Amino acid sequence: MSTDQLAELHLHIEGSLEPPLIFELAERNALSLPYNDIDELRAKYEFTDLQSFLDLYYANMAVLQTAEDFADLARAYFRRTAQAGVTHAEIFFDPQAHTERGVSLEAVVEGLADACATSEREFGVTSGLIASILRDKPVLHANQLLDDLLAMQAPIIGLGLDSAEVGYPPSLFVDVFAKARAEGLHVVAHAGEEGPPDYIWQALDLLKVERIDHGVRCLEDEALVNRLVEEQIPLTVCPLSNVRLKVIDNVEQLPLRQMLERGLSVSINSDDPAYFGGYVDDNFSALEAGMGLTAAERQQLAENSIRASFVTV
Ligand code: HPA
Ligand SMILES: [Zn+2]
Repeated sequence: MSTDQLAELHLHIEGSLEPPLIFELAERNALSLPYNDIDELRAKYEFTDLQSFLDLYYANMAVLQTAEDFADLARAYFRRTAQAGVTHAEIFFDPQAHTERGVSLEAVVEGLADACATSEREFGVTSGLIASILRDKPVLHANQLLDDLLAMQAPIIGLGLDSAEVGYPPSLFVDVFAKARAEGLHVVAHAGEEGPPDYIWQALDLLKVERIDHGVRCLEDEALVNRLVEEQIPLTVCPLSNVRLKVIDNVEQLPLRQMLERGLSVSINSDDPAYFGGYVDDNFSALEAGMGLTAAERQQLAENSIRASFVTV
C-alpha cells in the first residue's frame, strides 16, 4: 500500500458549507440571511450537543438551491481536502434535508455527481457518494428516498444513516437497508456517537453495515469491542467533531491509542469541517498536539482509511 494515500470516509458535504460560501450563495439566489455578516454567523458556532449543531446545519442549507450550488459546494470541499492530503473521499449527502424544502432530488444529485465526476482530474481526489437517511424523519420517507434514488439511477455507492441519534435506533430501518444491500449498495450507519452501544450492535446485526460512523461509545461494551476487532469493522472516528459536540471534553480524552493498540480499525475524519474547526489535516494536527500522535500511528490510521474504503487499491 502506498504511504501517501489517505481516505476520508466520514464527511457530510453539507457540513463543508463554509460561511463565505453561505453568503455568496445567498446573494446568488437572492435570499436574505438572518445574519448581517460572516462574524455574526460564526458567533453561532458554539454547540452544546448534536441537536444544537444540527439546528444550524439544517438552517444554513437554505442557500443550497440549484445543481450549480451543490457542484460548487463539492468542488470547494475537494479543493480543500486535497490540500489536507486526502486522495479519496466517500461523501455523505442528506437528500431529505433538501427535498423537504422544495429542492428536487435531481438537482442535488446532478450537482454533486458533476463535481465527483471530475474530482480526480481537477483535484487528484477520487470520490463516491453515499446518500444518508435522516433517522429522525418517518421511516416511510426513507423507503421512498431509496426508491427514488434507484429509479433515477443515481450514481451512489452506498446508503448511510445520520441526524439525531438518540430515540431513533437502527432497528427502525431494517427494510430500507435490506433493500439497499439487495441492490448492491454499500451500507454504513452513524451509531454510538451520542447513542448507546446497543445501537452499534443493531447496526451490525440488523442493518448489516460494513462500517460504523463514529462508534466511539463501543468502548463501554467489551464484548462489542471484541466483535469489532474480530470482524475488523471500520470505525470512522471524528475527533474535532466529538469535542465540538461535547461527546468528549478534549481530544486527549479520545482513547485513540488504546483503540489502535486493541486492534480496532479506526480512521480519522472531519465529519462537518466547516462547523467543527477543520478538515482532516486539522484533525491530525489536534491529535499530534493533544496526545502526541506519532508518525507510525498516523501511518496506521491512513492505512486503515484506505483498507476501510469502498475502492480496491
Ligand atoms: O455528526 C453527525 N451526526 C449525526 N448526523 C449528522 N449530520 C451531519 N453531521 C452529523
Ligand atoms: Zn457524521
